[in-house]
Amino acid sequence: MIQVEALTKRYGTTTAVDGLSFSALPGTVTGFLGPNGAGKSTTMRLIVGLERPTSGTATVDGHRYADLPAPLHSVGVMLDARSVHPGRTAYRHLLAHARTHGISTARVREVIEMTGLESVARRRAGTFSLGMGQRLGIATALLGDPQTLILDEPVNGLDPDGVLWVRRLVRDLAAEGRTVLLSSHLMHELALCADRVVIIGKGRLLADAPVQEIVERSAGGSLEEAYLELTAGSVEYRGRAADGTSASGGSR
Ligand SMILES: Nc1ncnc2c1ncn2[C@@H]1O[C@H](COP(=O)(O)OP(=O)(O)OP(=O)(O)O)[C@@H](O)[C@H]1O
Repeated sequence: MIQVEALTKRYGTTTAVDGLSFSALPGTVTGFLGPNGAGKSTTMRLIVGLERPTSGTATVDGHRYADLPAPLHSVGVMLDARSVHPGRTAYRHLLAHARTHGISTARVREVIEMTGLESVARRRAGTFSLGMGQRLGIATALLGDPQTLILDEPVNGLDPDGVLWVRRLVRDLAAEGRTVLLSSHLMHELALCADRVVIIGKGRLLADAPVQEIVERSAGGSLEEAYLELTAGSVEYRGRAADGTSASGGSR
């Protein structure tokens, strides 16, 4: 279980995360949503100890990430699929992670197969398409067979087959009793794969409820409509339509 309690992160005068509390439960896919700059990535970075909170706490199964005895076995993380060394092959990248955590070569082969990377495993990661990089990021997250998975925009760049594969994968992981927290801007996809959603805006909690409940509460009857209603006051970067009207956030 992931527990975020009164979490706040300030960068100078910017408050990226503002007194945020929510939980992601085992056996559940929790979708993490919010407009650009809402604080999703910062929250995920705080959960896995890449940032120190200004105040509040974030724990996984009751421990701060830094205190987990074998983090890769407890929490699988994909925050930035591009963070792979471009000169390393996918296989070598996974092997390097495996070696530092006492994970077998057989498991490396297993995650390569699970993520459909067999045919490109010996290619340098720098030559990978966005979607292949995402698959490698997910393979790295799965390496330690973790109880908890934290995936920042896992379907970003994937083709329709890949999107379907991620949907099935996260559903299967949750069905095995694991905790899955994933962020995405793709509402249709989240409506299909998430059990609950946590919606934030300007670092604050806007909603935390089962998908069905959020949809039923909305006038529009879809997760996208519910999301647009809930975040209308929290969108910082709003485009403009060709006719000069606002292109998003309830004024469509
Ligand atoms: N290292 C940093 N230094 C200063 N400001 C930061 C830093 N990291 C994030 N921020 C700011 O914190 C806020 C939240 O950013 P964050 O990346 O967490 O949002 P997000 O919800 O993940 O956005 P997106 O959907 O665009 O990925 C933004 O205003 C961002 O500019």
